Amino acid sequence: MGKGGDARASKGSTAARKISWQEVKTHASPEDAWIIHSNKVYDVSNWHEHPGGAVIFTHAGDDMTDIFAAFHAPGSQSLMKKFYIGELLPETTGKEPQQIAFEKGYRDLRSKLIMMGMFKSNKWFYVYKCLSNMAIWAAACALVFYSDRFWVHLASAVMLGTFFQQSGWLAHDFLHHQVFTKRKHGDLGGLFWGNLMQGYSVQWWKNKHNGHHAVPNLHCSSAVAQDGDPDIDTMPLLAWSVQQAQSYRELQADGKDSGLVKFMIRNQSYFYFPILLLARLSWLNESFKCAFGLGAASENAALELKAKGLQYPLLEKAGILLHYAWMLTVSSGFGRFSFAYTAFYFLTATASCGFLLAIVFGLGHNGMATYNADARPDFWKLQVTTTRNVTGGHGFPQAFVDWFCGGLQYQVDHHLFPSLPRHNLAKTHALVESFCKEWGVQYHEADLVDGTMEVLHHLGSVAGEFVVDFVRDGPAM
Ligand code: HEM
Repeated sequence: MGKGGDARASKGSTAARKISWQEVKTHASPEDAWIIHSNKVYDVSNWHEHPGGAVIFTHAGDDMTDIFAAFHAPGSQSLMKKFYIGELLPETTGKEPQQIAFEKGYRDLRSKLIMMGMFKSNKWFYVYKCLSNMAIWAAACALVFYSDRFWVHLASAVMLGTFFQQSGWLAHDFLHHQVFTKRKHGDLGGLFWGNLMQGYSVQWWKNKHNGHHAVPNLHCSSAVAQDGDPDIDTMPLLAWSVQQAQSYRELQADGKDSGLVKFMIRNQSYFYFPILLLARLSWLNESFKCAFGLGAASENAALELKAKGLQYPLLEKAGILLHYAWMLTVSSGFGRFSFAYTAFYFLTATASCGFLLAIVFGLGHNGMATYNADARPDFWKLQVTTTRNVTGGHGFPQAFVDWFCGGLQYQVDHHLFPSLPRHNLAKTHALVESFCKEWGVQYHEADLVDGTMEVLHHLGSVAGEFVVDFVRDGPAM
């Protein structure tokens, strides 16, 4: 629990303590965490019981006003009182009047969207999305059940991979609380589409995904810190910046890159697609470990699990076990297939899903700006400049892109307003884009092909810089 208790004890007896921005910045670790909301300072040191988990510490020593608004249900603010320790001296932030007006502008835009009813979901939209996705599942199962042809089974496995991808977007909607205002209902939707249908763990996903939302494309403040974007933490397989490769090197006992790291990163643009095919295997593994207490994907997640345990221990485990039960029933052709054929079907569905999900994740952020912790811009610029929207083009109609990307074609708008239902993102997009234009913030979009080429070029250019970096250290492979 934070040291806010001391301030609470003195409440009413003394005037509020005045705190400078510089002082807040010195309290920037989970053990010593001060955060600012609307010019008030809160001490949340060691508050591992935070219902949203360890993500709170990504804003230790910083202003959380906008990320708080993005994540929380109305009413959560009342819990902040007990952590209150004083008032920020606004003049110590060094913000120009232009920056203050900009921040007010995007907060007003949020209020405008609330007034327009943009945060209200259309339940029929989600009924349609859920039923149409279950129809893909039923069709994939029926193809295996009624046919003995290899090509039909192959088509079924790819359909199942597509079903997993679409289930991913639905779990994402429910767990960002786009569908229901009641948090528990959203979580139950997430457990259905995440654990039961996809074999993922809600808690694993929340820890990783909310962390990503809080600080997209932000490097950790040091090689050992856990306060950066977990989605760009892909070493030793892929480096999204040279700094990331350098941090990984610092963590090695001999302080050097291994032959494997040199080989992988030098050739990373060629490995990108094969790695996407394997992505789902890694997510299944991390989810299983998280749900069954066999380990965590990061130290940060481990600490969170130790402090809070699983939020839904039984449902998480039951969901994953039932997932493997139905998935193996289908993969084995309802008991007709050999072991090798079963493995082939399972791996084809798994690889298709990995590819279809991860290609959209890559489009969302990879190759966009990355920031060092000490140069983190304000909430709006961080979210917009690290993110790419996806449009129709190169023969892919917008309607296909809308379905394929499951709302994440409006990744920029989604990052600014994660709990805004996906069916309202198109309208929001127009307002966000014109706000960015008005304030000179770069807003980027590309189609599926151009965006993927941008990702590959970026990987290639980081590989080039990395080679220059490691030749100083020894001969290249
Ligand atoms: C003193 C500061 C904070 C307090 C008192 C607080 C309180 C809460 C409460 C009561 C909830 C559960 C209800 C809800 O979902 O709205 C919650 C959830 C959450 N919080 Fe916080 N929070 C604080 C700061 C933060 C910060 C700085 C972040 C992000 C950087 C954050 C991220 C989250 C997330 C992602 C959830 C939702 C988790 C889920 O959907 O299950 N919180 N917080």
